[in-house]
Amino acid sequence: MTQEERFSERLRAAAEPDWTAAVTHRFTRELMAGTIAPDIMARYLVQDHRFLDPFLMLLGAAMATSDRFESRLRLARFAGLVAGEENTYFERAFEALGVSPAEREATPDTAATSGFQAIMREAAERRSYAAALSVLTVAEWLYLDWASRAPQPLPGDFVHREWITLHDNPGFRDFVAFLRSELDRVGPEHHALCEDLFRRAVALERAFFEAAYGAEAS
Ligand SMILES: Cc1ncc(CO)c(N)n1
Repeated sequence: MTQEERFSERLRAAAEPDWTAAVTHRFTRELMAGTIAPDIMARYLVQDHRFLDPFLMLLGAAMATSDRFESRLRLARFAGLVAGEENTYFERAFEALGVSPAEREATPDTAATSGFQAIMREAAERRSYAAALSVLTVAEWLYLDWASRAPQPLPGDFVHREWITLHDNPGFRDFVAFLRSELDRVGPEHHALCEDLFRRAVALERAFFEAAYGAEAS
């Protein structure tokens, strides 16, 4: 099988032009250049922290429905990272950006945040490994794709640098490779379900970056 024939690659290609628009979005370019306005970064992170809870739910659903012990172990190890290192990044970043708990609470969800939470719940509630993998693969592969485009040297501010290195490091690359190979293995039998969830998740990733610039009604 060539790279182009892989099921995951066919899903990615079917999700154009949203995929490329997301991975080359102004948000990722300004983040990687270290020039992003602090209020835009803060607005993004307030929303993205709300992504973690349903994301863990979705990882749990993938863990519960996987047909292999080896896969469950990998998903469980990754859940540990998200619940640990990634969650403390948010806490340190909010502190550095001067975002108070009161300000976070007073900020409503954007439509992109609600949409993402809903699709993660939807995929989790199907109790289908293929469904859970479709949304997980978008969330992790799309982030690896933009983060791996970062020019060297990385920005000096940890708020920018760590958001890049969390999504481009050897362990994360391996995890994305694992998700893709699992989706290639179990997805083709559920082609329509996977393609629908994958495309909608990619559109939401794009909308999520747009929302940081206020380009939507929230
Ligand atoms: C919206 C969104 N998608 C993907 C990731 C990567 O897990 C994230 N942190 N936020």
